[in-house]
Order: sequence, then C-alpha cells, then structure tokens
Amino acid sequence: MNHSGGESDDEGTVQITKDRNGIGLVVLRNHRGASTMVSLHGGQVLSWKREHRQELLFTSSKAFFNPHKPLRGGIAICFPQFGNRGSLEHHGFATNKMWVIDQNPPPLPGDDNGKAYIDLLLKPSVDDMKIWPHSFELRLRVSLAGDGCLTMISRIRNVNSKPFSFSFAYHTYFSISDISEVRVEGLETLDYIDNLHNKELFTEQGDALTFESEVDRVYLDSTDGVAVLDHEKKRTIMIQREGLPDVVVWNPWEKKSKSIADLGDEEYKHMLCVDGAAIGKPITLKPGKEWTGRLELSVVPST
Ligand SMILES: O=P(O)(O)OC[C@H]1O[C@@H](O)[C@H](O)[C@@H](O)[C@@H]1O
Repeated sequence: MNHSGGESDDEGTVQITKDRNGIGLVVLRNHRGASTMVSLHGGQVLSWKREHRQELLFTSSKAFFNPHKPLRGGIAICFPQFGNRGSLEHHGFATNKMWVIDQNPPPLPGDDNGKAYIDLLLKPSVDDMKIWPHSFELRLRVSLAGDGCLTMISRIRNVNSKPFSFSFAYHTYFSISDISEVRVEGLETLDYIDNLHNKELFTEQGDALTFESEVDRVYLDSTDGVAVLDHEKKRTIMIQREGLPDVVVWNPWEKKSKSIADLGDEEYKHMLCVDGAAIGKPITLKPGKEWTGRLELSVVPST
C-alpha cells in the first residue's frame, strides 16, 4: 500500500492532491479482483465506484461547492450532533473542517491487510472550542478492500479532563434506480423515531421498508445488517455496523425536494439516505477513553 500517490502494487494505491481551495482530494484504488475506487474531499466521501464506473453513491447535480459545508451527497460525518438535535449547527461541525492526513497512522488490527486506506485526523480549533468546549481527537480510517468493500472507522478520543457526550452518523446518500422500486430490509420490528410525526416513537410493522412518500426516521437499537435492494440496478448494498446502534432512513420526496436548493426537483427518485448512527442514546466518553464507530458497505449482485 502506498500513501504518497501514483505508484501501485498488488494491494492498491492512495493518491493525494489538493484542489484550488487547498482541500485534500484523496483517491483510493484497489486493483485486486474488480477494480474499485473511492474519492474523498476533506472528511467527506464523495464517490465509490466499481468496475465499469458504476457509481454507488449519489451526488446532486446541483451540489454547491463550499469548503465549509458538506456537498449534497456522498458520505458526510455528522459529529458531535446529528441534525438539529442540539444547539450546534445542522449535523455538527466535523465534515466542514480541515482534516489532516496522518502519514504515519497507528496500526488498526484487522483493517491493515490488503486494503488501500487513509487515516484522517480532526482536532478542535480554538473557534470550535468556543462553541463545543471539549478536547477530542477524531481519527477516521477510510479503506477499500480488493472486493470493493468500503469501510469507514471513526475513533473518537476524549483528551480532556472532563467527560463529554455526542451523537454521530455516517450520513450516506446511496445512488438508486428508482425510489419507488427499492426496498430496505433489516429494520423489521424495530422501534423508530418519526421526524415527520413530532419525533414520536413507532414500531416497524412491515417485512421491508418501501417508499411512496417522504420518510425521515431514526430506527433504534439494533446490530443487525441492513440491506438496500435495488432490483433494476441488479444489486444489493449491505450495511454492517459496529458501535452504531441506530439507522436513519431519509428521502425528501417531491415536495421537500423542491425546497432544497442544491437538489434537483426530480433527483429524490435516485437517492436514498441510510445512515449508520448513534443518536438515540448519545455516547458519553470519560477522560482518556475512546469510542469506535465502524461502517462497512459492500455490494452483492442480484438478478
Ligand atoms: O441536508 P442534509 O444535511 O443532507 O440532511 C438531510 C436530512 O437528513 C436526514 O438524515 C435527517 O433525518 C433529516 O432531518 C435531514 O433533513
């Protein structure tokens, strides 16, 4: 595995460049088996492509480029707050910050072999400390395996002398053929908070979640895998989580899409957010302690 860019070996390559705003663009490629590629912009994953350039993540054609805001699409880190559940800006501040590439990352047992990976580091700035007065280190490992599996591991350490609490999500926009045709499995019988019904608690009754109107829910407290089945694209995306008991499912549907400036009016049909998250019970970290949230995304062909 190569961190400096360009050269390749059996396992993969990592290319690091800077755009005109000085923000790091990282491309991970893995050449074993089917060739796959992941690109990151700052702390946000923007693209995950398989052979034949099949894109698995959605990015809006109307996305605004603003170095201080996540682009509409890809996978954004929501930390230390999810959505508007707190006094901070929407989804917290992590994605909007300048992340530092760790050229000498400490070993991460179980995730070092045969993968192209990069470790990014985020520490609070003086301004961040004014709005959220807690010293933390957020280390994000993004890795791509030879079989195309994309793994994101966030380790958050409390480097302060006081405990702090936070919420966390990998806010993931999947690219789908048609929202009316896809189904989500793995949420059966779970309780969920419905953001469209005053955050009331309901229990999922169906065998699978299908879509015919706006959905904005936080499914609670499960370790089961979740699957997004897309018959037309002949693929199923499998979502595995560790340390992330909750799953957010969001699609804005027609009316809300029209009120979102950086989303095309019809684009809601081709995106679905399914986020691995820790929201229902915020995580509390004592001084010196570390929390890990691991998301693993893989694709299984279907007929
Ligand atoms: O506009 P963003 O940051 O991508 O968030 C979109 C939506 O994401 C969902 O996950 C939230 O539950 C919604 O409340 C939110 O509106």
